[in-house]
Amino acid sequence: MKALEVKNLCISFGGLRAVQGFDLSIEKGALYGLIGPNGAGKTTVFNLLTGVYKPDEGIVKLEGKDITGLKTTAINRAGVARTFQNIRLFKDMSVLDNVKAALTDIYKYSTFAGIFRLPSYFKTEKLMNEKATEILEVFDLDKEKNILASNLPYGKQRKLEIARALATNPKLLLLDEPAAGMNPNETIELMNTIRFVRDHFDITVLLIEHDMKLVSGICEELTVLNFGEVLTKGKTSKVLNEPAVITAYLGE
Ligand SMILES: Nc1ncnc2c1ncn2[C@@H]1O[C@H](COP(=O)(O)OP(=O)(O)OP(=O)(O)O)[C@@H](O)[C@H]1O
Repeated sequence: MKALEVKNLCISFGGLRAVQGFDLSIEKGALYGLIGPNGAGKTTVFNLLTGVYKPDEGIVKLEGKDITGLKTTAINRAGVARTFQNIRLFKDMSVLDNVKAALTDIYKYSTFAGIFRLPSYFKTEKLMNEKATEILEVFDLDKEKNILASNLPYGKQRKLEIARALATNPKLLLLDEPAAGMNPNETIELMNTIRFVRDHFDITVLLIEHDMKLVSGICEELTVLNFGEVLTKGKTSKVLNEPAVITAYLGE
């Protein structure tokens, strides 16, 4: 079954054709990479897939369901979660509360129950704490759950972003440059985390990345974007050896 099917996605900003005729087909459970030089349109594709931008043309289907042009919240509810190129955590909240914030759509209590601290409030809070802690354990962040997110080292903040995205129970996880700013050891740990997440959460991962060690280490297939259009796609080892890809990266 296809996790994601995208046909002829297009968007222009003024005269700039940022993404043109973009097709993508990803099998359920795949670990798939979207690569390309700076400004190629990769983040714009993520913004189109998550409803930040509405496409001028094209169709996006998640496990066969048309989600084209829906609002970001509706797309998230349908099963798409993402992380950002620049970390966007609630820095003044604890590690635990960052994950709990993502759970509020799933675990609900009424405002009335919240204000008057009714039993349903305590029951829901307990469930949320348990679920958030369980997710943090996967990322080995449970021991730091009560510290402020901003006090985590950089690599762990990135992991927390992924944990928070996973809390919404996605079918498809989009990671925008997850290894950006990481040292080599943190990158290796991240690669293991991404593999673990894919294997244990029954999800599909699509990631944008410039770090070729990470790309060749974990992505099974790739699509290469260049100037808003697909340059090539296929198995990672084949794609990375194509002369057109090497040329696009070297800017010759
Ligand atoms: N909202 C916008 N308005 C105008 N131009 C935009 C907008 N969003 C993106 N662009 C332009 O679209 C092009 C593609 O940008 P995008 O950020 O998608 O590239 P990218 O491949 O993610 O690059 P990088 O690897 O540097 O992050 C760029 O020329 C960018 O300036």
